Amino acid sequence: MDLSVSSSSLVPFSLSLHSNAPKLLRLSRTSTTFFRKPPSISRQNKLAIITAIQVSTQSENDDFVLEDVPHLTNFLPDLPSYPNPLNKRQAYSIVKKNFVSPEDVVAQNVVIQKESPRGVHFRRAGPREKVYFEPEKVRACIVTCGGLCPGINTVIREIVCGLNNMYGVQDILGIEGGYKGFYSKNTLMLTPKVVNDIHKRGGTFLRTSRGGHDTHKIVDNIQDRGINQVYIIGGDGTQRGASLIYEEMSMERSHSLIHLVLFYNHLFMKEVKKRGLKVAVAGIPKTIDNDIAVIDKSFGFDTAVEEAQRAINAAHVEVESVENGVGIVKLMGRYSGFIAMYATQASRDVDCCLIPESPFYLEGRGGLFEFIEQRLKENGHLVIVVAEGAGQEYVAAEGHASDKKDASGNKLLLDVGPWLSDKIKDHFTVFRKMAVNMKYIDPTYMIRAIPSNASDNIYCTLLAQGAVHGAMAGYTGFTIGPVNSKHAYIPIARVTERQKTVKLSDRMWARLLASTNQPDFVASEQES
Ligand SMILES: Nc1ncnc2c1ncn2[C@@H]1O[C@H](COP(=O)(O)OP(=O)(O)O)[C@@H](O)[C@H]1O
Ligand SMILES: O=P(O)(O)OC[C@H]1O[C@](O)(COP(=O)(O)O)[C@@H](O)[C@@H]1O
Ligand SMILES: [Mg+2]
Repeated sequence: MDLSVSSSSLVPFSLSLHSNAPKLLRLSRTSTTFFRKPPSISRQNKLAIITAIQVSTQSENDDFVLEDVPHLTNFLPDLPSYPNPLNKRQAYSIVKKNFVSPEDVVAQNVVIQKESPRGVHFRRAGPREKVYFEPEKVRACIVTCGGLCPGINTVIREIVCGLNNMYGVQDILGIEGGYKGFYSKNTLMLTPKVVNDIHKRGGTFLRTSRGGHDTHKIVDNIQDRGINQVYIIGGDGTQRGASLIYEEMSMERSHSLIHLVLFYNHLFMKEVKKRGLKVAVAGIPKTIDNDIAVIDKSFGFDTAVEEAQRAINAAHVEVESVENGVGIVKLMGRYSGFIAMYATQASRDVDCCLIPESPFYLEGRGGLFEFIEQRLKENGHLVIVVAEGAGQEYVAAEGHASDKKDASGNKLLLDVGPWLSDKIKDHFTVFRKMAVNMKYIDPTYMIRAIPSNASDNIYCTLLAQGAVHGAMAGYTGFTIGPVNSKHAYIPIARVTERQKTVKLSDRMWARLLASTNQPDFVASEQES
């Protein structure tokens, strides 16, 4: 590909500086060098070149991809910018490199082979030289949605303190009770003083809810209240909602919808224009299940794994002290068994870990019953950790099936814990004539209702500050999160397109199998 185009020939593209978002920029290895090198070309033209390359080379075998996030100037090209007030902050004045370069990107794959493509990259998070908001004109709001998770209060606190202390923003509203809170008249005024101590408490200071997302009503409300920065803390469902809010705010041509309207039996085509508002929408991913794609790990996860140790330890102490003790600890994890897997690995007292991703079976050769009997013979006791989403098909098959959903549309799970305890008890007493001492512990809500630990607190601070920097810099429709330990701005749609699950072919699951020595139910089933 020839990249020796003169910068002047690219001027017509310069208006599309931030256009076509979320955009996919594909650059070949030569173009990457070009991307970094010529200092004589202005930033605007450099980005114009990138846009030009995007237009001309998407179908080629390119190897550098920037999955960029939208910017307010995509649909408001004349938006003025201002020098970042952090320049004047004492704390930042001693930082060697105050601002993140617009060319800094974070690689999604850090382990690559010499000849392999460079792959997908995201924009690095952090403060930018120019901001698109004057602090005294910012009216921000924060909302928390979905289930609880340790650290939500720390994120709220650090958004408020970050906006206030770093940028001098004074007008920050707390929307209470999740998305529904947008329809209510009342909001909370959030100041550093109001949120000073909240990180020491579990839960969410702003309260939360499931269901009730109405994009139009929410955006109407944001518009009516004169809010221009929206910080949305929540899981995959919340981020989907955030994406719809962003789309309604923006005015991308690709987002204009043609609606078919049936009116007195005539079909009309109606183009629905989006609003083109100067409102930055920032998502902060929250989930105890750690099932959000792209990011390394969600906040509060480490705290939850640590808290799960207490339950596992209790189960172990109990079963160790009795004859034929069988401990079962049920942990959260709807579709992803990360908490169960990490809690098992951390504990070393767990004999078997059951997760939704790895089907298991009870009877026959290589089954769970055989394994339990063997461990009882060897050690006199055992501990099983079961993720709530595991074995759902078995519980359902026994006539407990239900299609019930929560208010957000998430399938309500059947309770695998008591089902598994009963099955084990029945099998050993009735069929094996062997009394087992069953100790069943369900700490599911306990592990997510606690305050975050020290490392999660730091993580929450980085997320909150990164979100504030991104919104102040005019980015919108993004989710912030660590990618290979570097915080990045990720297009919201990218984190909601699929749920992250435990990959059975990854080394982490193999490590677990190697440490518990539990049956690999798949292999055993095939052998028998
Ligand atoms: N596909 C979706 N589109 C719009 N809003 C959604 C969607 N899925 C969930 N939401 C909203 O996001 C909020 C939280 O979703 P939920 O699935 O309960 O939790 P989480 O965000 O933790 O996954 C709810 O208010 C729900 O209505
Ligand atoms: O009982 P609740 O509050 O609806 O939540 C239960 C569910 O919430 C979770 O903790 C996480 O769900 P979200 O991340 O979607 O909020 C699941 O592990 C669990 O199944
Ligand atoms: Mg969810």
